Amino acid sequence: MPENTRALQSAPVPALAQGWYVGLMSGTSLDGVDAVLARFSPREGAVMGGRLEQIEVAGHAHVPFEGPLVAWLKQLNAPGADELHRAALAENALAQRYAQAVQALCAQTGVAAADVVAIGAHGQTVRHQPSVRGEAGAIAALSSLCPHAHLAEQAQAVGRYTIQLNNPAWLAEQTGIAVVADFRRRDMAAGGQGAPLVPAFHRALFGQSGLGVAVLNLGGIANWSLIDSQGQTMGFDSGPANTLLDAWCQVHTGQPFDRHGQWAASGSVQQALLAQCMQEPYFHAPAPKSTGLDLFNMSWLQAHLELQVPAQAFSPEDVQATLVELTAVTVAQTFVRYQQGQRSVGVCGGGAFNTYLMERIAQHLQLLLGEPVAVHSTLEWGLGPEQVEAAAFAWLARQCMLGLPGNVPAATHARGERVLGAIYPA
Ligand SMILES: Nc1ncnc2c1ncn2[C@@H]1O[C@H](COP(=O)(O)OP(=O)(O)OP(=O)(O)O)[C@@H](O)[C@H]1O
Ligand SMILES: CC(=O)N[C@H]1[C@@H]2OC[C@@H](O2)[C@@H](O)[C@@H]1O[C@H](C)C(=O)O
Repeated sequence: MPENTRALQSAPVPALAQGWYVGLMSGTSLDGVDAVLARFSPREGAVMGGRLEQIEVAGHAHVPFEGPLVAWLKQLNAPGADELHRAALAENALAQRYAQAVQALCAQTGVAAADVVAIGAHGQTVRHQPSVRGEAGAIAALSSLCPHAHLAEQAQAVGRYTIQLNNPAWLAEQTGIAVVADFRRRDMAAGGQGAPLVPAFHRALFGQSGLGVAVLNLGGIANWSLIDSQGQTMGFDSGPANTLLDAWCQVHTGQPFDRHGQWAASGSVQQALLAQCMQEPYFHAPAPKSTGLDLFNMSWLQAHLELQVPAQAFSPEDVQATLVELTAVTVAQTFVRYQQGQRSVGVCGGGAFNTYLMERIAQHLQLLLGEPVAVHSTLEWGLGPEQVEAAAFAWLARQCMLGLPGNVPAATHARGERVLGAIYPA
């Protein structure tokens, strides 16, 4: 009999509901993996579409990715030779960092691996194509794979995909803990974008009966969760956040990120460059929508810079200031377009520590709405900004183990709610 038959399904539901979970998130900033050990319990109040819950965090660990691994992952975000081999190596390397993060958490908290119900491991997104790009050309290329590629619906079914690198089997073997992985593809199979997935968790954790709230994640990409006073929830990616800020900062200062946005604050926003960047169709497309490094990368920025004459007239800090403004404007415009009276915005993700970016977002929200909006870190709601996404994947793993849905169809545009993830038993 195999050793991994510690049957999950036979575990009593209270143990699955009340037990410890690890959430692992390595996101589009490519800075490393955040790990959170947490458990969840019901809290007072009721909203539509999901239960309200509270979280108890036992610990948080961050394992940074070293330069060579970051470079390896960045290369996999763009087409290149021998991708399958390079992706397989990256999966193994990532799983090692994930195991290291889990082991650090267990050591730090004293919680034994045997007492953790499951690890929710997001993996590393290297491609995200929620719709067929290139229209006619792309559909022609799909014709050899799909007999009815001329039918838009069939071509879409074959041409849409999202890839999160991970080796969950190795992670389960190494940690002795069940792993839930591959969260996005079931939503995509049900017609959804596969992202963003955090809105259901934001509703469970931050939703308040009778009060609308909004959650803004400032990771590599920025995404909103808008929860109205009844609990009706939607969400979408507004566009780039730290991915362009980090990349530009690295090239021009040698630093991996612009601490508190001080460098950007020393520059001047270049309105012509901002207007040029704002022409990107993604910013004007309606929700539901999601994006990634496939679109927003240094080539994208370079292409816009080259359209400015003369581009070299901008100092590097002016470009950084303009990129902060681009994030602030796109975040504010999309909020104003879809908000339903929410005036409290909890910000999570590493961008919550970028003081200058936070100020610009608050300023643009006030300008567009004509009234102030409380823009604050999610720490004011009891969970540190650096812990929210990892905690979300702990919660999503628990949803999977309990057979409960993880997606919000209004956010992803899936045909309905779905249980997300695949279980690799301990
Ligand atoms: N003190 C700080 N000042 C400015 N920026 C910061 C600070 N601390 C963290 N950051 C930014 O936060 C980033 C990490 O954010 P986070 O971990 O939320 O991203 P992610 O999870 O990789 O992205 P995503 O949510 O898109 O998947 C860093 O790369 C950096 O740009
Ligand atoms: C495909 C993918 O990995 N998307 C990420 C990315 O990072 C932020 C934003 O773009 C969001 O859509 C999503 O992550 C969070 C965790 C989500 O699914 O809600």
